[in-house]
Amino acid sequence: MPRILIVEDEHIIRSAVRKMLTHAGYDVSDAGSVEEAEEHDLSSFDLIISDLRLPGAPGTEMIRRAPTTPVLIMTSYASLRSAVDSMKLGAVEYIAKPFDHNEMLALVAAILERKSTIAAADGSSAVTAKTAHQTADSDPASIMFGQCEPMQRVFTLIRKVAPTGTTVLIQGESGTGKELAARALHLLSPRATAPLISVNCAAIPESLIESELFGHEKGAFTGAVNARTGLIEAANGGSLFLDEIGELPAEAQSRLLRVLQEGEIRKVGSTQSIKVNVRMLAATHRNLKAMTRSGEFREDLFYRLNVMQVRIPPLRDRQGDILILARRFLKRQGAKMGKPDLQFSADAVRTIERHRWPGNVRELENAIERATILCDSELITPALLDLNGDGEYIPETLVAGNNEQADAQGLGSQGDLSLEDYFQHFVLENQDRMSETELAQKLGISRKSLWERRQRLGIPRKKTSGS
Ligand SMILES: Nc1ncnc2c1ncn2[C@@H]1O[C@H](COP(=O)(O)OP(=O)(O)OP(=O)(O)O)[C@@H](O)[C@H]1O
Repeated sequence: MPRILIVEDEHIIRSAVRKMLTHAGYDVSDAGSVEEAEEHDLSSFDLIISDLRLPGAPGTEMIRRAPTTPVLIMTSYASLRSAVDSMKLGAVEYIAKPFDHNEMLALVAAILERKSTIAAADGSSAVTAKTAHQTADSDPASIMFGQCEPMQRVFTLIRKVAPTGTTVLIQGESGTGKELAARALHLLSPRATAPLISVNCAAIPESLIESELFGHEKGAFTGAVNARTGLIEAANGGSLFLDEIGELPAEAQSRLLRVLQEGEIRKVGSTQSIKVNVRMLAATHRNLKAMTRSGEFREDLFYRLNVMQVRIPPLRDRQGDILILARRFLKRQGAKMGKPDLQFSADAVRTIERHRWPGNVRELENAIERATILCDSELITPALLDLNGDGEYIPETLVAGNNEQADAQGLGSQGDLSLEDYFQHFVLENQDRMSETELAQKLGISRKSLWERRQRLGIPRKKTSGS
């Protein structure tokens, strides 16, 4: 059973993370500070998860004190930059608070998997934080699953493009695996040992995007008490993944264009430029080309980004893969929750194959996690999958090898509209004509919480890709 140490001074967060990880089957210890952590034999842990800001020494100190154990740094949004610096010090990953449970569990599983792959390759059980960063397995299939023809084509393209250093635009509906593809492109490139900095342009408040990306000088704006390094500079030597690039405001688009054209950045409030060597990876679920026509996205920037394009197909077009993925997720969730013998009923299999999966792989993962939690027997039924949300199904004729009339029993009916249903309906109905900012304004929430809710509910950002 993998051993994990949590270093966090806030009691509530510490016990929540502890509970979540224990529940997922890990052997968990905790400490309130670096000093307290040292009372444990640090080399006996497979992973250390540490808050950045702690009383006494900062969380990054754990990297030095436990050189053979990967360290995952937790940080509040405001200290994202320090997280980036901690990556440079050798932290394997960082996660911004607030994070949701799935995000944390997925990250922990990925780090531990990476650690054991490298240990196996090294023939040793020890791994340094730095080498854990170099997941360089030469196959995208080790990072994301895909056996069907369309995914095999994506993998072939990734294998060809990854080593080149070319700018890549990753397109695909929400939840199709764009971020995983970016990871594969980075890890299969010569930059694999340098940081991959991921920035979600939709989750950062609009007013902060520029200073986040480009950094700022002291006094550049109210509140800029000290000069700060931007995320692009922090990714120097490595790759920068700009997720939801379509949400980048106009000003930031112009600055980004300059980075791509001239390989240099200028901090907000500065007159001087600094040279940077960063590989750009960008992703969007929106039709950027159409956005250039409506003036929402700069055409020159679009062409700079669109040097190579990787299109991740929606899950409904990966018929051969859906059930295998579903079974993999069920096995993983079942193992985490101490229910290793779970299986899908025949009806559940048909439901999974017929569902349109508008939220793609994320929706599938979420549905299976939910069903695993709720299941009291060993059989997952359609009712537990609860896939009635959008009421759309793949026509029977398109479901491979299925000639029977599917049994829709247990799919549930449209009940009363809950707040979450309202949120989902509103977003689905309006997202084609509204930007994320407008949607958030209409719903009376921030862009960040709009983004968080989309993740939590596993809902797509667009009904059709439109591209
Ligand atoms: N091919 C795959 N194999 C295994 N897991 C996958 C695959 N594709 C996606 N996932 C999982 O599905 C979830 C969503 O993937 P990811 O975040 O990469 O999608 P995305 O397209 O970047 O989503 P968004 O547009 O919302 O940012 C993640 O938990 C990821 O691990």
